[in-house]
Amino acid sequence: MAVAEIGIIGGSGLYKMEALKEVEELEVKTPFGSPSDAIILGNLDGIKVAFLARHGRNHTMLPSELPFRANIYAMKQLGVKYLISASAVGSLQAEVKPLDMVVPDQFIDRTKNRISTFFGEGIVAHIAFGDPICQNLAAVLTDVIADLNLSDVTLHRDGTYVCMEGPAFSTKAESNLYRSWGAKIIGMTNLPEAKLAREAEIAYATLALVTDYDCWHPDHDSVTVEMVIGNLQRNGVNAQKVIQETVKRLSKNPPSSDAHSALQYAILTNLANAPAATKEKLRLLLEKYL
Ligand SMILES: CSC[C@H]1O[C@H](OP(=O)(O)O)[C@H](O)[C@@H]1O
Ligand SMILES: Nc1ncnc2[nH]cnc12
Repeated sequence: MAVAEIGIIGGSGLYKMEALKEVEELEVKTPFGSPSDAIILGNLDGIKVAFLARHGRNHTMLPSELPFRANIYAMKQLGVKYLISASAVGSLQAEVKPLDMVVPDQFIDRTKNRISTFFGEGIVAHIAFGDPICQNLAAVLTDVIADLNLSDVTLHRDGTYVCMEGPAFSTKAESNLYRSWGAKIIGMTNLPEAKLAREAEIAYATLALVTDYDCWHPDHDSVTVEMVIGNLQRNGVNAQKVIQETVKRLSKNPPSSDAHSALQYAILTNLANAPAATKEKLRLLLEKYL
C-alpha cells in the first residue's frame, strides 16, 4: 500500500512545509543510494504527503551532486504518483518578474554531468519525452495559482525552462542566447528530475518561483544567492499556499496522467532474458511489465 501518493520536492529556500502535521522522518534507502536527506512524511490537511529538501535541509549539495535517481526512486518506493517540484528560477524575459510564478511546459538541456536514467546494465528503455511535464498535473497547479489570486504574483501558464549545469550562474552571452531561443526561465535542477520521474511513471510538474533576472537585464543587478534566497523568503508563504491547495485538489480529484504508463512501449529488452540483478534493482519500475 502507498505510504503517500503525493510527493513534494522543495528547492532553494524551501526546506520545509510549515503546514505539515504529524511529521515523521524516514531514512529511505534505494538501489541508487540515499536521497538528499530524510524524507519528511506528514499530513497536509489530513492528506499524507512525502516532502524532500532537494539540496538537503541545510543546503549542502550542489546541483551536480544531487542524487537525482535516489530521490525519485525513494518517492516511487513510498508510492508517490504525483510529484510537485518547487524551484527557484531566473527570468529570461522582461515580462516575467521576480516573485512571479511559472508553470513550465518545456525544458532545454544544458547539463553536462548528470545521470538521468534508471536504465542500462542490460535493460534498455527509451521513454517519450516530447511533453516532459504532466499537463494534467500542471493544470491543477495553474488553476490553483489563478484561483488564489495572490497579490504581487503574476502567473505564467507555460514556458521553457533552461536547465544549466552550474554551480556558477550563466555568462551574459549564454543568458542572451537562451533568450534568443525563446526560453522563459533558467534553473539547474528540474530536467533530470522530470526525466527520472517519467521513467518511474510518476506525474511531475514544476512550480517555478522567479527570484531574479539572471544577468541579461540592463536595468537589474545580476543574480546573486542573496537575491534568490531573499525573494524566495518573500514568496515562500505563497508557494506553500499553492502547494497546500494543489495537494487538496489532487487528493479530491486525482487527474489521469500519461506518465503513469510511460514504460508501456518504452522497454526494448526482452525482460525474460534480462540480467537478474538489473531486474531486481529496477523491480519497482518493471514489475507491471514482467
Ligand atoms: C540558490 S541559486 C541556484 C540554485 O537555485 C535553484 O535551485 P532549486 O531548483 O533546487 O530551487 C537552482 O536550480 C540552483 O540549484
Ligand atoms: N539565474 C539563475 N540561474 C540559474 N539558476 C537559478 N536559480 C535561481 N536563479 C537562477
